[in-house]
Amino acid sequence: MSYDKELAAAKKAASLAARLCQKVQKVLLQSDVQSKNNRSPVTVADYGSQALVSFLLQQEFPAGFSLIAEEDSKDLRKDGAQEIVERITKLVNDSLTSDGSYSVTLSTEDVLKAIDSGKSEGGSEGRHWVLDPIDGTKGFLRGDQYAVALALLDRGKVVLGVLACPNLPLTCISGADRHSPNNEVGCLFFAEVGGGTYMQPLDGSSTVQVSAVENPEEASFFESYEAAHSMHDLSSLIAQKLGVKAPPVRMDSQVKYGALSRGDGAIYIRLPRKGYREKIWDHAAGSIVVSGMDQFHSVCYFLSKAGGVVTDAAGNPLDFSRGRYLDLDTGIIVTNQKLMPSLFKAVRESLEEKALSL
Ligand SMILES: Nc1ncnc2c1ncn2[C@@H]1O[C@H](COP(=O)(O)O)[C@@H](OP(=O)(O)O)[C@H]1O
Ligand SMILES: [Mg+2]
Ligand SMILES: [Mg+2]
Ligand SMILES: [Mg+2]
Repeated sequence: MSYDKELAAAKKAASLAARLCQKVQKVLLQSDVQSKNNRSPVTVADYGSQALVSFLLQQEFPAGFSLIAEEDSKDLRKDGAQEIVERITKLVNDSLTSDGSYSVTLSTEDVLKAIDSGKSEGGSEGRHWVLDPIDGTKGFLRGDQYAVALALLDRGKVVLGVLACPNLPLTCISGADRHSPNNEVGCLFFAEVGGGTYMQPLDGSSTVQVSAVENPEEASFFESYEAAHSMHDLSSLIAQKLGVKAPPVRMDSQVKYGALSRGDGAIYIRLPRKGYREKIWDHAAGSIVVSGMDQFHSVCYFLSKAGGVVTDAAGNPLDFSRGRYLDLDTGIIVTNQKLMPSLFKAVRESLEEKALSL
């Protein structure tokens, strides 16, 4: 089955949302940032991006529309939030009209409703869109990496994914290429089941050159920038066992999956502390971008790679069919098929050693 129409809509929605985020990141106001009840940050750009993508997808695919997304409007409906809701509404309307193809004006209530469409519970039946309106909000606030991450589930499987990464350089960020004179940024990764992974410039203007990492064993590990999101000491033990010498590249969000899919690095390890439950929107788009990497395409280069693999720390594929959470064993490991056996062994050994030392 082809999902071309859905992919085209997803690319358009994620690109427009990324533009909205870029605009906010340039002139971030203190009042733009709020704290959720789990104490994590959320900004007008997270809300704006979610409203925009939700509205656009619903326009295109009204029948049986279902969206699983990170944010909701609860805090925005509280007393004193009117001003921030108006700011979000203006951002959404400006983004819609800037594109030229939409002449609608949303009310504040329309925007709140669009945000709340993201409450679906998902599951193994039917189709569900999965959205992280800004993945890596902390990176976004630091002026670093973040992504708008959008995927489609069909009967519990990820069938397409789009990662809009406004701050990722178009050229490879690993090894000798890291100081490339070309500092253009903004990448759009997309993948459809069975169709390979593609990357194009987010603004659609220039051409891209992708460089292949020759020795994946020497390529860096990717890790979360935020130390609390993964056990970095365990990752360094794993790296040691594999003989990896390069220091880890710490980066926020699913940009790590995108960068890995084009060969900027070969390994991404995410081992959160016990008790943390991963959400599907933090991995759905990234996982299909990586699994499609056996056929990686950019606008001017074609690279054939060892296929990408994403599993939990027990070696099981990620199961997106169980609702809003991923129930997995210990953590997530991402690499290519060639490296997977040795990486898996190093992960198991390191986890056992860690358990013994506790
Ligand atoms: N203690 C924790 N352990 C693991 N992941 C966490 C975490 N706290 C937050 N996160 C998730 O980590 C995501 C960012 O990923 P990364 O660690 O790769 O940068 C956050 O996404 P949001 O920024 O969308 O909230 C959030 O969902
Ligand atoms: Mg968040
Ligand atoms: Mg996220
Ligand atoms: Mg988010």
